[in-house]
Amino acid sequence: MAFGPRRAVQFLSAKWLLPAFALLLLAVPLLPVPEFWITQLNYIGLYSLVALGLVLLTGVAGLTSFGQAAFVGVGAYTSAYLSTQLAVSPWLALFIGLALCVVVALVLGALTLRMSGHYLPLATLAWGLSLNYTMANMEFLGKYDGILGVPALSFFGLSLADGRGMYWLIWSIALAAAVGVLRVLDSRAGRAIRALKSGTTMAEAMGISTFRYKMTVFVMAAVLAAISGWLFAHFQRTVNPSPFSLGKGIEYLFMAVLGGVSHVWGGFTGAAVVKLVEDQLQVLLPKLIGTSGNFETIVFGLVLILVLKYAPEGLWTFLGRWVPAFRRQKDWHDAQPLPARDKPQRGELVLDVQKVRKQFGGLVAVNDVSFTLRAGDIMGLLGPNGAGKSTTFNLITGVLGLTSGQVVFRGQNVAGLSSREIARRGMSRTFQHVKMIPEMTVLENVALGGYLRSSAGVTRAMLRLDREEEKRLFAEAERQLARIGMALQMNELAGNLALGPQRLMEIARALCTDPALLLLDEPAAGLRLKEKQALADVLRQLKAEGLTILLVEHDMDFVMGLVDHITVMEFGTKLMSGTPAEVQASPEVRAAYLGTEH
Ligand SMILES: Nc1ncnc2c1ncn2[C@@H]1O[C@H](COP(=O)(O)OP(=O)(O)OP(=O)(O)O)[C@@H](O)[C@H]1O
Repeated sequence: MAFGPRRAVQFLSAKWLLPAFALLLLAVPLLPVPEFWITQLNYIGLYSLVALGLVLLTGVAGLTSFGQAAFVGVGAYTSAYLSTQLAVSPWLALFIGLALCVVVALVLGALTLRMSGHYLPLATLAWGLSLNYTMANMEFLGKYDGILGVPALSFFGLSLADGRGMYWLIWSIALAAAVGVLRVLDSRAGRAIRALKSGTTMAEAMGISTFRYKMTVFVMAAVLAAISGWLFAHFQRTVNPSPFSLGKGIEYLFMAVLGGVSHVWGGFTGAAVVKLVEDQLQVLLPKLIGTSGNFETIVFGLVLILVLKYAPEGLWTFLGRWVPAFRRQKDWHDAQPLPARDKPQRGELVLDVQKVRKQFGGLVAVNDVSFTLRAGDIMGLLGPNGAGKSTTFNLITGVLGLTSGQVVFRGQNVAGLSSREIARRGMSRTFQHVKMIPEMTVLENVALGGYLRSSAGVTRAMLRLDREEEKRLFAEAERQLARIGMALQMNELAGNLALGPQRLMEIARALCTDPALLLLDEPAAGLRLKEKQALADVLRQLKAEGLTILLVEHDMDFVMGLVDHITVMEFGTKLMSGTPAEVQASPEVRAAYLGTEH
């Protein structure tokens, strides 16, 4: 292959590409680049910071916000007001602006982040509008005229009054922010954040407080926007409400989506494309049409439709092909094991389900069902479709609240506790419909199970003080994958696996929590015969290692050769409990299953 530009990029390993890119970018003002282009690049840097926040919030965590421009305004107005009216140093004003922005984000987040579906984006429209309206109507903020004469920044006596000075500051901050976000995404906290997009059930079952992480990304995105606002105020030297309007908030989201909302560099790409094309269109379109107006908005609307249709991952899809794929180095050979919990002794009562009941309105889905499970045993919860097995399972694991009854786990009543609290006590589960993060590797998905056995947060990740713990997590994830015979697939993307291996991966993730009780919800559903056999072998081996397992299944054949005890349910009630042989011999069970006469 010829040594073309693509080859040159591939030649730089992933490790060196970013420093090389950063150096190149920071060297631009040293070149004879016209001031116009420096200004353009400054705006791209400012917009990239906001778009980066949206990548984290919308692309990674799945929380759509139209209101980011308002946070840009909070950062801009705070510094503009404090530095012009109260002669506060712009650097001190930056921290005051950020503190204010964090408080506003915490209040708005507390009010809106529990909303689901389209309510959250609607709420962001509402607060985006009201914050902008507040800025535009405050006498002391200059109403619609805004604040003039905002001082230029200086850095250790060096004036940043010109475009080139601001360029270095803006791009140093933008690149540092990108590195920070990349580091967070490749960490324990990042995996928790990435889990938010596919709903809260799986993440909570791994012990992750999904609300806390929603709040974390919301505050991070708001802070990035506020930093952009602070830079904007001291770059433009004036602020007024229009750049912080709802329209601009929508434009920021547009940039992120156009560039690639799931990729850090997608945010930068979108900011660059929108800024550059917008300027060209503002000159070109009035000439073509013969009248002036915001026609570029129409063009952008059409472009967005085309991009969403042909490259739903955004323009980064095309650029990203040039960048060498990230490959995790296996550097955890000498990692210390993660902390382990005390396990129940064989034969000890692990689970005592006492008369659990669940009513959905008039329907009694689970009707006073009781059973027990001892350490080292496998129990199968069996029954035809609609018998109430999954509901019972969800009552035990805290996904659903009980109408009445008790669930005693290792001597403690866990009824009424959240699934996160129950996970902390040592119950771990898989799901009837596999819940995973398809764009993460198998190893990373399994490492999510080690969440409660580790502690590093966002700050430690940004400063890379979490690397030892990451090694311990990956060592444990690999160990659990090896335990179920999947170590060779650890670097594959989870979404590329067939259903059988995906179900096994979920078991490895549950094992990574170091459970005292493993609960499997229809693990054989949808599997082919060979995959079922492989799964049965894994479960037998886990039992031989002393693990206690509760299994929900409606596949009789799969369960019979595997379990020690069976509880059969029908129409929400317990039909019988017994050994596989007793259950097989029962005419009631056969009737329930095969529809034969009693
Ligand atoms: N959230 C809910 N709201 C109302 N009814 C529900 C809800 N969840 C389950 N049900 C009803 O409760 C009954 C038991 O359902 P459940 O899913 O527990 O059965 P199952 O034995 O697990 O069946 P399957 O093997 O098909 O999953 C069904 O009649 C179902 O329609």
